[in-house]
Amino acid sequence: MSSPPVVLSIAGTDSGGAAGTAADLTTFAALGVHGACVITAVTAQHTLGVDAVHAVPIGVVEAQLEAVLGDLPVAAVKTGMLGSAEVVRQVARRCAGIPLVVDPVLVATSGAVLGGREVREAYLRDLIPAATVITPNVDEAAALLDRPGVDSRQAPDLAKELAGHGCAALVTGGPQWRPGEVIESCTDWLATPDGEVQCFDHPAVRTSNDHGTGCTFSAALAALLAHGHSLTDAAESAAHHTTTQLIAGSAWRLGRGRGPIAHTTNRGNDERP
Ligand SMILES: Nc1ncnc2c1ncn2[C@@H]1O[C@H](COP(=O)(O)OP(=O)(O)OP(=O)(O)O)[C@@H](O)[C@H]1O
Ligand SMILES: Cc1ncc(COP(=O)(O)O)c(N)n1
Repeated sequence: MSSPPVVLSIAGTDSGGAAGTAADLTTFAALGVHGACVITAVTAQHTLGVDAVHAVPIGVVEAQLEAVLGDLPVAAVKTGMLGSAEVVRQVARRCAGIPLVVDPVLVATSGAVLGGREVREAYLRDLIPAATVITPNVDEAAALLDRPGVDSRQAPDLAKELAGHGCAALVTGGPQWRPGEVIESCTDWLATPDGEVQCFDHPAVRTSNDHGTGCTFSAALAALLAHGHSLTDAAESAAHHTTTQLIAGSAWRLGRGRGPIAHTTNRGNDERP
């Protein structure tokens, strides 16, 4: 039996089990790759927000990177919450040359800030040029490019401008539900450094259990790239995987806030093994 591809998640933990390494490793397992992980931060987090963040010391992040990259045949890397400009630069140095999916985690679904101005600048200067693809939502793309006040209509332009910094940019279009509003579909925009722009449309899932959606999407993208899919195919299949998981968890009642996306199973409470 052949060995699975290895994908490395470099991310923070979420004690509520929705986002960060919880989403990454379970998504890797669901998509048939072996997941390794480097922890950058420990968060005390639940469905209502982030209560505390403890950054892992830079030397310990380095030791984890060395342990994984010195031994395992890593086929792709996915980064989530990196937390400091120093870690962003360290990851850029250590992961250059490996297919690299960068989810620039700057703000949590709950609104908590997980990366400030110095982190944004380090992404743009150091990590984006080393990445294969970056997967911001519209707000994260606007923050990276310092374009306050833009909205989803500018998503293709934001993707194009980010791609000008040296890697493909996939600006995701998770819906912003307002009371009474009907949103039929979500659109993700993929721009490549050669100037090409593609769009991917899929039906919108009406759910408030969406904590961890962006992590799940970018982890799926990395797993599919590690399996050898082209970027276009991986973008389409990662969105399909994500909407399937959103549907699977849409009726769950876990926590008092934005509940977790389902990670690996569509088995509900009434379908226990
Ligand atoms: N309610 C939804 N229905 C269908 N697809 C969705 C929904 N929410 C997000 N998606 C899809 O999930 C993927 C991730 O997008 P999203 O824009 O939510 O990322 P994100 O904002 O970075 O997520 P997060 O806030 O969890 O980090 C994209 O393919 C997007 O279109
Ligand atoms: C450790 C960690 N990593 C990433 C996110 C972003 O995910 P979301 O936007 O769904 O809150 C998070 N909340 N926590």
